[in-house]
Amino acid sequence: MTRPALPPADLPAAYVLGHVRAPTGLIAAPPGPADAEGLVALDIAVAGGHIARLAPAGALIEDGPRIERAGTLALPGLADIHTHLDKGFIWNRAPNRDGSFEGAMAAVAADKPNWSEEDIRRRFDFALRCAYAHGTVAIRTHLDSEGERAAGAWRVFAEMREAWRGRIELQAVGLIPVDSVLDPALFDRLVGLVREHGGLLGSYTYVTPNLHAGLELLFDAAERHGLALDLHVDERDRNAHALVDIAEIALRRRFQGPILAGHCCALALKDEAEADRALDRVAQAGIGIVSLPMCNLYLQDRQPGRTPRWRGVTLLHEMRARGIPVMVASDNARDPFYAYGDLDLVEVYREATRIAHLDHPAGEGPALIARAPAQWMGVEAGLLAPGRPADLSLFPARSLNELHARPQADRLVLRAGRAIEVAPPDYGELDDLMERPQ
Ligand SMILES: Nc1ccnc(=O)[nH]1
Repeated sequence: MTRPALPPADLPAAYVLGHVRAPTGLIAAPPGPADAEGLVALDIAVAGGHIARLAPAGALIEDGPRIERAGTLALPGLADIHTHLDKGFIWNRAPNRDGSFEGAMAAVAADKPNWSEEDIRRRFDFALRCAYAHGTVAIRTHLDSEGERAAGAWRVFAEMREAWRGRIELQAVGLIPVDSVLDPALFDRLVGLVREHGGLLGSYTYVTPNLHAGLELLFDAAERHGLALDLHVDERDRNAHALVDIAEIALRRRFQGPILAGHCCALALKDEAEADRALDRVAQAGIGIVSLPMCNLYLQDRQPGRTPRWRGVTLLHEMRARGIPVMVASDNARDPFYAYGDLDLVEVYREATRIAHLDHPAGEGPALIARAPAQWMGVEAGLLAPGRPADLSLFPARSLNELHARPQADRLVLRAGRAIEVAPPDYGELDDLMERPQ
């Protein structure tokens, strides 16, 4: 059997990708039936950088030269809804001493004096180039917004949002620990930065006597200024229950804005009845959930000489069953919170599939990195539809099984119908930044 050929990189201005397959849930009006995995065989006509038509495989014989027998899986532009681009790629100068959460906090705190705007800018741009090469078209990043350097990080973000417009749509969330929300100086600065830059309001929530007061203040500010919330929730403490508290507050206040909750790992340890009750309230409150399985797998339950038992997942199946919008995202990359990663959503999706058993059935999986986060971000991505930019990743895989089986380092990424460079940037580019003393 011949390997499915990828289309040539030098594509004409108008052409048809013939006989590709795409997940039915990522096609605006699927032109045919889905196979057992949920994939639809189709032709995609591209013209003027946009998707011109979608039709059953073999049907588009007059829409331009056919790139035939592509035989490949096609995914739309991908959206990474939870990252930390201000922090990324500091591993070589700020490794996590033991891989623990505490080790991550200590290493980041010790590294912060290095976070000049130039330092953040270069690492941020490096991360964006990684993501771009891997087929990502939209990213939401959290920005540590407590210390002296916070305003600089937001300035870099604003600059990058402009510089990358048209390639990667950028959003930012201001992040401070929930205890700091009670400090008017710190909280006012956070809200000021978020408002100044059109960002979202965030916080790192954890078990603290100040949790309720902090959440109420966050909702107050979100209501007053019309801000969306994007919170770190129940990531590290087994006894944490901020998720249900957030749902209760949102329901009591009839909060109208979107609330995205990241992590939600503690749910995995609750008994069924408590988890069910919490998820019912989350569904009622309309909260979306983003799981960060690679980072949480790395950090969670780490103790020297002991094999981890708690493995970084949240209850994605149970959430889906209730209609709760679920997504997966990169989180950290090559920093003390996660030593690895390359802002590659296909890797995140592949790992999430294995970690959380998202493969039986497999067909809904790709939405986790495409349609669901794109909808939540309000960006035009994650969906194959006529009129949308021809932003596609094409894989030498004829099925989701074949996609999952190999690393997919040899994908072809099309932006506005043209092939882009898929090699991520060279690590050596950042070497001079890594020489700085801590
Ligand atoms: N998982 C994480 C928690 C808090 N901050 C981060 O950068 N990452």
